[in-house]
Amino acid sequence: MSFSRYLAKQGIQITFVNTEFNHNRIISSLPKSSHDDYFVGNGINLVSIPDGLEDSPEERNIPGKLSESVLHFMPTKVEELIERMITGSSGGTGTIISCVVADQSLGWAIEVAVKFGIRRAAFCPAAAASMVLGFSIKKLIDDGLIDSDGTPSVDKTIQLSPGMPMMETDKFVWVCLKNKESQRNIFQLMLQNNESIESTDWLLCNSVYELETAAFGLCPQILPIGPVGWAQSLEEDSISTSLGSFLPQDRDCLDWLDRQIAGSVIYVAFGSFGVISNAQLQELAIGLELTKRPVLWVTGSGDQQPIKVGSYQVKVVRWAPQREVLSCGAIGCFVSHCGWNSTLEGAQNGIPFLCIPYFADQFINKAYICDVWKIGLGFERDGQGVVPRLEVKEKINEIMRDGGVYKQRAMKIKEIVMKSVAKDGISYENLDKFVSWIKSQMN
Ligand SMILES: O=c1ccn([C@@H]2O[C@H](COP(=O)(O)OP(=O)(O)O[C@H]3O[C@H](CO)[C@@H](O)[C@H](O)[C@H]3O)[C@@H](O)[C@H]2O)c(=O)[nH]1
Repeated sequence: MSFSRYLAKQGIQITFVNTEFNHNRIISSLPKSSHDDYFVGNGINLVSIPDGLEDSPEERNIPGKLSESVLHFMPTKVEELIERMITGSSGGTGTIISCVVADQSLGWAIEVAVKFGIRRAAFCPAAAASMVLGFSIKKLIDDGLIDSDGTPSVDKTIQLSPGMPMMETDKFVWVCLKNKESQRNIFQLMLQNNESIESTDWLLCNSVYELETAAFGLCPQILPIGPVGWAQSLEEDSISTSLGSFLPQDRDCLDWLDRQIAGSVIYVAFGSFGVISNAQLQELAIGLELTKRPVLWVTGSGDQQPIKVGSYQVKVVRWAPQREVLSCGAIGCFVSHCGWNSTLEGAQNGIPFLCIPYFADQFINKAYICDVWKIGLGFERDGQGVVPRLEVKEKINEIMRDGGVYKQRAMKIKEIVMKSVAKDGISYENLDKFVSWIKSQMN
C-alpha cells in the first residue's frame, strides 16, 4: 500500500486489488469520514474479490490453506475484474491498464496479465535474499541439500554466496510451516512463481542495494527501490499513513513517547500476526520489568495483553503508528519478530534490535540484523523454545548500554539507507526509472 501511495503521488491512477477479508479489515480500521471519496480523490481505488475461504474463516489460520484457496479461486476473479475494467462494463468508459504490479509470490496474477497482453511488474515486500533463496531451489536440489519436495536432506547452515546471511536448512521458508502438505504446496508454488516472474518487465524489491550487496550481486535482475514510502509516511496526513493497517492506529503513544528521555524506551512489536505464546509473553514481560526501563508494547491482532507483573512504566497499545514511533528520539531498541518491514523501518531510523523470529523469512532477516549488519542480538531459547526472563534482561541491557557499539553501527546503517533514497541514490534512481516507464506506457 505504501508503494501504491507513492505511485499515486506521482500522478499514476491505482486500482488496488485486495481479498475481501483484508479489504474489510483495512476499511474498518480507517476513520469513518475517510471512506470512498478520500481514496478516489487521492488516486487509489480500493477493490476487493473473495479468496474462496469466506464460508470457513477458521481455515484461514491453517498454514497453507489460504495460499491454496487463493491459487484456485482468485485467478478467474482477477480475470473477470480486468475484463470489466477494460470493457467498462461496470460503468464508465473502458480503462487502459498500463501495468499489473503483483506481489512476487502471486505468479498467477502475472500470468493473468500475460493473457490480456498487459505489461507487468513483480514486487517483493521481503528481502532480496528471500527471493534469491527461492531462485536457488534448483541448485539446492542439485547440491543434495533438499529433495524434490523441498525437505532438507541434512540439517545444515548454508550461505548462498559470501556476504549473504547464513541460512539453516530446517528454517527454509517452506520448511518452517512444520506441515508436510503445506510445505509441498508452498514449495511447488515457489517453483511456479519463479517461472511466472521470468515474464515480468520489472522485478522490484523493497530493499536497499548496500544492505544486500551479495544478494543483488547473485540476481542483478532484482532492482532495489526501498524503503518504499520512507519519507512520505512522515509527511502525509494520518489517514494516508494508516491506510493498509488492519487495526486503527493509537496515536496517543506519540505524546507518551515525547515525554520520555531520549533513547530510553524499549519498543516491542511483532507485526501483523499474533505469534507469541503466552509462556513467552510472561517471560518477556518479567524480563522487561527487570530492566526498569520504559516500554511501548504493541499487542496487535492477537489481542494478547502483556502480563502485568509490577509497576514499571509500560504503555500498551493495540496498534501503533510504527514508522513514526521508530523515528522518535525516545526509542532505544526494538524487540521484534524481524518481519522485513519492521527490519527496514528500524534500520532506516538507526535503531538497534533484539530479535525473536518465528517463521518464514524472519530467520534470514535476523541473520542480517545480527550477523551481517551487526546492529542487534538474538536471544537464546530454553528447551521449550521460550526466551527466559534473565536472557531478556541481559540482552536488552547489553544493547542499550550508553554509546554502545550497536547504536553506533545502527546509525551507520541509517546513513546508508538515507543515501539510497536520496536523489542519485540507487533506490531513488530505480523508482524514478520505474515511474517514468509507467508514464511512458500511459501515453
Ligand atoms: O503497531 C504496529 C505494528 C506494526 N506496524 C506496521 O506493520 C508492518 C509489519 O510488517 P512486518 O514487520 O514485515 O511484519 P509482518 O506483518 O509479520 O510481515 C509479514 O510480511 C513480511 C514481508 O513480506 C515478512 O517479512 C514477515 O515475515 C511476514 O510475517 C510494518 O510496516 C509496521 O510499521 C504498525 O504500523 N503498527
